[in-house]
Amino acid sequence: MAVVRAGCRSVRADLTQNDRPRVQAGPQHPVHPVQRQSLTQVSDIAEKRLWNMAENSTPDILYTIVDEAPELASASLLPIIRSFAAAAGVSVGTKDISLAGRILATFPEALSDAQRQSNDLAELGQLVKTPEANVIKLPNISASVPQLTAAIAELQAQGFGIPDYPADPATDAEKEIRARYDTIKGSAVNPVLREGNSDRRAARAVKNFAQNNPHSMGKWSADSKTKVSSMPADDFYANEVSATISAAQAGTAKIEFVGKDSAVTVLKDSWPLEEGTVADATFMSAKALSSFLKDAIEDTKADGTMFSLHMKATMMKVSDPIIFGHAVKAWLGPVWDKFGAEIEAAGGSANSGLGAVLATIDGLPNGDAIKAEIAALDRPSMYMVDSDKGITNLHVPSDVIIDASMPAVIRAGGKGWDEAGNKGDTNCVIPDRCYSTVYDESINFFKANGALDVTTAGSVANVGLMAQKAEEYGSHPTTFEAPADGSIRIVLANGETLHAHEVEAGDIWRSCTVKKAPIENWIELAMDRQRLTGSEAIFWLDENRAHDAELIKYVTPALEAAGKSDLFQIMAPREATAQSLKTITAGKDSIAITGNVLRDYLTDLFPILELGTSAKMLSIVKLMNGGGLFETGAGGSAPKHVQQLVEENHLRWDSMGEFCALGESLNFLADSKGNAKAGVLGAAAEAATQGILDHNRSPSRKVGEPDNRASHYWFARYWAEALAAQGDDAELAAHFAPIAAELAAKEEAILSELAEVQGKAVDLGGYFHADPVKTAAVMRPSATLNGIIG
Ligand SMILES: NC(=O)C1=CN([C@@H]2O[C@H](COP(=O)(O)OP(=O)(O)OC[C@H]3O[C@@H](n4cnc5c(N)ncnc54)[C@H](OP(=O)(O)O)[C@@H]3O)[C@@H](O)[C@H]2O)C=CC1
Ligand SMILES: O=C(O)CCC(=O)C(=O)O
Ligand SMILES: [Mg+2]
Repeated sequence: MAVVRAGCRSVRADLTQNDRPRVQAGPQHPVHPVQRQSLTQVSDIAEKRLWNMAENSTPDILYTIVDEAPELASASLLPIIRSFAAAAGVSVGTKDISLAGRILATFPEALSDAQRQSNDLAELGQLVKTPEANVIKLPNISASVPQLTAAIAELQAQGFGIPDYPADPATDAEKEIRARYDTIKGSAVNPVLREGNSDRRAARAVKNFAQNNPHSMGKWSADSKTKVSSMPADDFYANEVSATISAAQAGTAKIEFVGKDSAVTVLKDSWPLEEGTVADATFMSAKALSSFLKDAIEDTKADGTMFSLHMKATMMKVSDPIIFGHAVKAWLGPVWDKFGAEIEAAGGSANSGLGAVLATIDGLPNGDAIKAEIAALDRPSMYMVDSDKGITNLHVPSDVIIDASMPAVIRAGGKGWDEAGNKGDTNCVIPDRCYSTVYDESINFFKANGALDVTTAGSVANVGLMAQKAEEYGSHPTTFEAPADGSIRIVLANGETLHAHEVEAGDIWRSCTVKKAPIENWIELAMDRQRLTGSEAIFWLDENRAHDAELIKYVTPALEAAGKSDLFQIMAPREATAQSLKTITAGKDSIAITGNVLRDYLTDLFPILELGTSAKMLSIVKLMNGGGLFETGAGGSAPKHVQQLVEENHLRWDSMGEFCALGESLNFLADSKGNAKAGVLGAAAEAATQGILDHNRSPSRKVGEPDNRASHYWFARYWAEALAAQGDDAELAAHFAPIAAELAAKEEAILSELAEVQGKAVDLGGYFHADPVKTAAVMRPSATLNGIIG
């Protein structure tokens, strides 16, 4: 087996070198019996060991149970991981943070004893605050309302007596149910687990692979009509104010709405604001938004392009569904003016998308007449999610998510697909200007310079500020739709008004905060990354934006104190985009040091351009209290992949993110707990990852070709071979030598067993809450491989 080369390994050195976590006796976390156990089907011995450990202590590594494609992949990969880890005495437990799991954990009183589920997210949320944490976190669904209601309906049909989602809660009981569901909605997992800042980048081996095996890129032409459209004024960018809380101002604040009659309504009480916290407030005018959207539709028509809206209605769960709803209303224009009230009275909500609105119209007595009026509207082409099925950009708020959707358009040379399935230029509507300039500048750059040359391009890594719910714009429980004309203000513990805005009914007002310790930690992390790489390093901060100006007040003195001012630049997002694209075009690397939103956007944008996907990213969260959270890739849960598996039993999900995270997690275990065997497993996992790249064993997209399951076979084989070949631990070498030999000897049988199941539809017994036995049967179809893994 090849020696470990510069793969994911370099990361471990980076992670541990600067801030090696201290070994401490942390609090013990009782672990509940491993749920959905049959999903993972560990061997009897390994299972017994796990259960024993579960009773006594936290497993060495916790692997998350999630949703959609990554969860399907886990049904195949996790048994391999557990079996290999058990041989080294390393326990791998699970925690269920899936959408279905979180719903069930939230309504115990509605369930039988057998149905009840522990609140694993809450437990993990505590664990990540301790030095003990070693968590492999796969992407989970951040549910929009249509996804949440679909998951509820599926669970109810499976016999779980959970309540309906009250769309319009009237009674106290309904309000209470709605409040509980709202804690599950949107980005409810990541902010809880991300008790550290983010370090996302492509491992050297992954980058080399991409350069040597370039993915397809669409062609850009200078006369492309693709563009970004944003509001000219009265958006969040225009109205932002920000301040850093002083000692005299610290304490429990509140947010109030003051009506025109001076009546005060408390929107948020008991809101702790610590000294040093950067606290913003801003709003987007609903009137300005509506008129902008109307103009954007007309402008698209005049350009002869297709209309596309790019939002983050999942993560920005309060603000962005409202903005999305305005776009649906603007699209329906006079039809909404005429029938909107009737549609809403029948339960249809524009915020849930055109799909929900059309379904409501179907049930109205005058439904056909309304649909005829919609069909008669003079509208430009619409960017489609699925033109075969008639699913438009505005159908479901979670179908088009900006971090993945804009890079897809840019990678395709500025193209989208219209209703007839034709490729064409598109007007990318991103109402707020805080970050839309990144995409606008990227488009300008590629129009002027042509598509990125993947074979020579350098890389943009990211150091992202996200710890302790930093900059969760529009997601915080501090975002409100103004109930009437009046003002919204933040009142501090000392009675002072920190910020106040005059608003009109329907305006979207938001506050976000960033605490001092995470900011300081983020600057340190940036200095570490710059020191370790020597790369260009840019703080993407706009001195003309109130929030960024407050952050710059932290950054500048910290760099000066460290004597490093000359190694870093501070640039507004537009200028930083142009500079970074210039740098990577010249084959050099850049580090983007950004806030939370740009962390999210850039760690899809650059990887999708450079590597073809963000699934292969290293995604490390160095937890502020010493633990490690290893995210698997930088992308999401790929709903389209589930659809393909169900229709033709082919899973194109690439587990490269899981492979990299596993190596990191094992190496972290070795370093933090002095567990030498874990170190041997980790080094071998890195060799296996390298093997997958060297031999091109990643899944194919097409049915009939090797898929996710075959890549797991190869991963197991390379891992076993590396363990058998190493000389650091004779016991492990002796254990894995026969396993490696058997995996090699039975290659043909295993690969044909994995191949022959493809091409037919499969039944998983559910989507959000699939049947674990059925899922395991689908995802582990090789009896020969299963026999070897045990
Ligand atoms: N960390 C987290 O928990 C995250 C969760 N999410 C959640 O994921 C869901 C889907 O989000 P969406 O914005 O559609 O983005 P996704 O990243 O899930 O999907 C966009 C596309 O990226 C490609 N892709 C992503 N991951 C992989 C992979 N491992 N292997 C191969 N291809 C991959 C697929 O392309 P193709 O179809 O061409 O194969 C996919 O359709 C949402 O519910 C969202 O909230 C999103 C981001 C992060
Ligand atoms: O938390 C979410 O909803 C999405 C997170 C995400 O897209 C990311 O971390 O890249
Ligand atoms: Mg993202």
